[in-house]
Amino acid sequence: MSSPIRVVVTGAAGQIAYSLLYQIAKGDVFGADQPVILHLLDIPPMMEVLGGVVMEIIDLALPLVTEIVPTADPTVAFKDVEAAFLVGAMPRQQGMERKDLLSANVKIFKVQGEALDKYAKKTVKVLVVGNPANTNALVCSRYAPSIPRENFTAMTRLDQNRGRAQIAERLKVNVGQVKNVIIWGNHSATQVPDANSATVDLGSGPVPVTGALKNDEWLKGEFITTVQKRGAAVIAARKMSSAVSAAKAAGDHMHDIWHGTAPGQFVSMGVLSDGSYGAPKDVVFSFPVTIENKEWKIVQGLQVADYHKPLLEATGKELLEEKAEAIEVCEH
Ligand SMILES: NC(=O)C1=CN([C@@H]2O[C@H](COP(=O)(O)OP(=O)(O)OC[C@H]3O[C@@H](n4cnc5c(N)ncnc54)[C@H](O)[C@@H]3O)[C@@H](O)[C@H]2O)C=CC1
Ligand SMILES: O=C([O-])CC(=O)C(=O)O
Repeated sequence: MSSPIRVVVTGAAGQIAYSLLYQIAKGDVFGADQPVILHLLDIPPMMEVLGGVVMEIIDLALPLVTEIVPTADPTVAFKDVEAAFLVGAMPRQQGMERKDLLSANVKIFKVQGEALDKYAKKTVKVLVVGNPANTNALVCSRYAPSIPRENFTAMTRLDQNRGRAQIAERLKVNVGQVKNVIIWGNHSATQVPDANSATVDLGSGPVPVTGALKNDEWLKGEFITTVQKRGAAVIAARKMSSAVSAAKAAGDHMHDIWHGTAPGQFVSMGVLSDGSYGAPKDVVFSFPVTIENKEWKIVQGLQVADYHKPLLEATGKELLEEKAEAIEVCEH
């Protein structure tokens, strides 16, 4: 057994954390032989609820959990953590776009960036889930200058999983057979789900999804809009935003940071843009990445279809607008 690592989950009394904590506690994220000390951060009015969550984690009777630290104090929550799931933030309601949460949520990520900077391990890997996730990740890293900016990533894995599931359903295959779906840009309605580099294994090795589907119109239209609007569709039905699927995606994302991507496969995540594929620089833009030794690399040389190009431009523009608004909110 390795020695335990400290892992913080913020918004620990909320609905995503409720599912995420189970995955972390049973070893799905950091490995079946990696003990964890769980730091659970929420706000003071939620401490009683958080106490109930702690009782349930104890009652799971999972041996990988060596200690639980529930707190409303960021200085305690972020102390010596090696992995951070920043989930705690207001969720959107029906009729809102995720960027409508910006003014309410972005300051949380400023404060938590400052706390990470002071108290976390410098190698900490930070996954931002709270919306608007890309811009919150950018803000968090700006206020944590002593931690490499590459250590901050934003979650578009739920969109990727949604895209894979849509394709699997369409092809009537198991979702595990579909790989390499890309999400470009912002985790918002402007995101660009792209299956042009995706593969499906129909029994004799991976082949292009485009060839297997033989339906370009669906990939150019309904596929994109279904994935873009899936979060809103769940809210319309559940009156609350996606939770178990978001938690699973957060676990998948951190799992791949920790253990790397499989040969020949890439995953999508919001990372600091270097301008690849014409994206604006210095925003957190979702790209296809491979991961090795806990470091991501943007996959280069993929074909972007002409019909995707204006969409990539629009999602980049939205991220620049969000960045300008976030700086305004944080500095005034
Ligand atoms: N990136 C993605 O794909 C997804 C992102 N989300 C976002 O994740 C966030 C959380 O969603 P839920 O868990 O459903 O919300 P929730 O409302 O159930 O839980 C949020 C928790 O965060 C806590 N919180 C608020 N401010 C905090 C602070 N400063 N420090 C620590 N905790 C704080 C709240 O008290 C609450 O317990 C929302 O912003 C939601 O929009 C949700 C689904 C997918
Ligand atoms: O739609 C929302 O507000 C929650 C979310 O980010 C998602 O489900 O993708």
